[in-house]
Amino acid sequence: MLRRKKPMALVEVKDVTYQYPEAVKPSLEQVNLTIEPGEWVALIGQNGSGKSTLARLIDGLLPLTSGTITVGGIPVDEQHLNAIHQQIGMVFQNPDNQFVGATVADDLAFGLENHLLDRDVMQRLIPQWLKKVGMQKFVASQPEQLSGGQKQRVALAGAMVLSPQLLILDEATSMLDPVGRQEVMATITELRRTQALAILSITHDVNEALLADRVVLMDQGKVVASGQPQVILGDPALATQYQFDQPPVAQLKAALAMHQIQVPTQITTQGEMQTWLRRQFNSKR
Ligand SMILES: Nc1ncnc2c1ncn2[C@@H]1O[C@H](COP(=O)(O)OP(=O)(O)OP(=O)(O)O)[C@@H](O)[C@H]1O
Repeated sequence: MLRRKKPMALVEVKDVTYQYPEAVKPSLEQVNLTIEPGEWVALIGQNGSGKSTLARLIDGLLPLTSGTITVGGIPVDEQHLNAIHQQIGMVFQNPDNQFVGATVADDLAFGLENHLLDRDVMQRLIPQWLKKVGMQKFVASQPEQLSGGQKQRVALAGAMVLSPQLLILDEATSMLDPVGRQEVMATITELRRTQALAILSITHDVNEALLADRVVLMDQGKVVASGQPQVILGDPALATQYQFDQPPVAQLKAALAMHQIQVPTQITTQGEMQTWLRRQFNSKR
C-alpha cells in the first residue's frame, strides 16, 4: 500500500544544538520546532533562553554546526543563503539600527539592490509596500523625522518587499512607546490578513503572544512547552516556573480564586470571562 507523505512544514528545525565560539556551554540544545505555512508562532522565554539565537540560525545569520533547518524545503546553509533570504523577512528590536538609507525610499531601495532587482521593479515595489504599511506619505522623509513606530513600519516594508513566506520579528515592538507598539501590531495583523505569511515573533509582551496561533516557551536553550496561547500563558505553574506575565483573564481568575470564586478552566478569553461574570451576577439578583 502506498503511504502518502506528510506535507513538509514551512520551517523545520531538527535536533539543533548551537554553541557560540567563545561560550563555555551551548546556547541551544537539541531544539526541534516546526512552523506551518501561514502559522503565527510566538517564541517566549526569559532573557538568555536562546530565542534570538534560534531566530538567527533560521535566517542563516549564524552558521549551523549541529542539526538541520529547512525553510520552504530549502536547507539553511551557506550555499542557499540567497534563496533563504528571499523566503524570510526579519525585523529587529532597535528602530535606529535598521535604518540605513538617507530617506525612506533610499532605505527600501538599499535592501532591494542586494537582490539585483531591475530599477523599474524597485520603483513599483517601494510605493506599493509603503502603502501597505501606511507610510506612503513619508517616502521622502529622513529617519530623524520619523517616530520609532514609523521606523519599524518602514523596516516591516523592507522585510516584506520580496514577499517572503516567513516574517521573523525579534522583539520588534519592545523599544516603542504604547502608540508605536499599537501602530506596528496593527500593521502586522493587517499584513497577516492580506498576505500568505507565517510569523515567528520573539516577545516578552503577553498581549502580543496572545495574537499568535501557538506559543513556544524556551528555557536554557530548550523548548519546554508549546501550545495554544491561552493555554500556555494561562498556566499558573508554567508562569511561576518560567517567570512570565499571565494574560489579564488568567490574572483575574487567580484574584477571584483568592476569594473562593472558582472560574471554570475552559474560560480563557476576555469575551468568555465577561459572559460568565454577567451570568453569575444575574443569577444572584
Ligand atoms: N555572540 C555571543 N557570544 C557568546 N554567547 C552569546 C552570544 N549571543 C548570545 N549568547 C548567549 O547565548 C544565550 C542565549 O542568548 P539569546 O540572545 O539567544 O537569548 P534570548 O532568549 O534571545 O534573550 P533576550 O530575551 O535577552 O533577547 C545567552 O546565554 C547569551 O549570553
